[in-house]
Amino acid sequence: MKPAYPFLRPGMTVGLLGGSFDPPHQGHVQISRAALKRFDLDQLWWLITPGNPLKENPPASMARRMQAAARMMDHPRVRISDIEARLGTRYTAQTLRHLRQVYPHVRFVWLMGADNLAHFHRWKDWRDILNTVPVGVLARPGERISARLSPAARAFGNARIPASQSQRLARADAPAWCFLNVPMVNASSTEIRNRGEWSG
Ligand SMILES: Nc1ncnc2c1ncn2[C@@H]1O[C@H](COP(=O)(O)OP(=O)(O)OP(=O)(O)O)[C@@H](O)[C@H]1O
Ligand SMILES: O=C(O)c1ccc[n+]([C@@H]2O[C@H](COP(=O)([O-])O)[C@@H](O)[C@H]2O)c1
Repeated sequence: MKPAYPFLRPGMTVGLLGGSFDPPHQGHVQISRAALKRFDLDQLWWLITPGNPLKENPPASMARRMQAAARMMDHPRVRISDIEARLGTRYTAQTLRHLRQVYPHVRFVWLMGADNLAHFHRWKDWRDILNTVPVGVLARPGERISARLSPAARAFGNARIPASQSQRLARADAPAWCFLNVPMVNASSTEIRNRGEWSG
């Protein structure tokens, strides 16, 4: 499988929401809409991971998750991407290195829910990620406090941009991160799988 690189104008701001999307749900839709608006993004990509390196159980097939994502998120500025499977990258730091090489003049922003900030210090090269691209964090039910007190949030406390200035995140030099208290949606893939509404 070869990577297909969509055209991106130099200077564009592009949010990257990496995820298992196993399955995609309204929480993903809600944070994507909020991120587009509050971080002033030209585009947002859902990066469907071939498999989260920290999760033991393999997700449903790429094809199934890609199709479900395309059905769930139909928005002119959101692209559903399988580029990590095409590149053979699982680690975010590796994916970002690649994308920045291919698109040296695009302003990428890594996006994630608050639960991922809480565990961010377990990711490979997590300091490099924060030192390389701005990071936008979206509130998630039950995770706001643990995220704010997390090792990554503390280590990079000085690089935090207040939510009132979220519009400047994408054009800020790394390290820079911003925590947005968006209206929260209490949806999770685990819960949907446990209800038996999605089987791999
Ligand atoms: N309801 C939600 N509110 C805020 N962020 C969310 C929400 N659901 C998912 N996210 C974020 O979206 C990204 C992709 O999430 P993912 O596909 O793992 O969904 P999930 O519901 O967390 O799945 P699982 O329950 O299998 O861990 C992650 O950064 C995650 O933090
Ligand atoms: O690079 C890592 O070490 C790393 C560790 C855990 C998760 N990630 C990425 O974080 C994103 C969110 O994963 P998930 O399963 O919580 O949706 C997804 O793009 C994963 O590839 C990346």
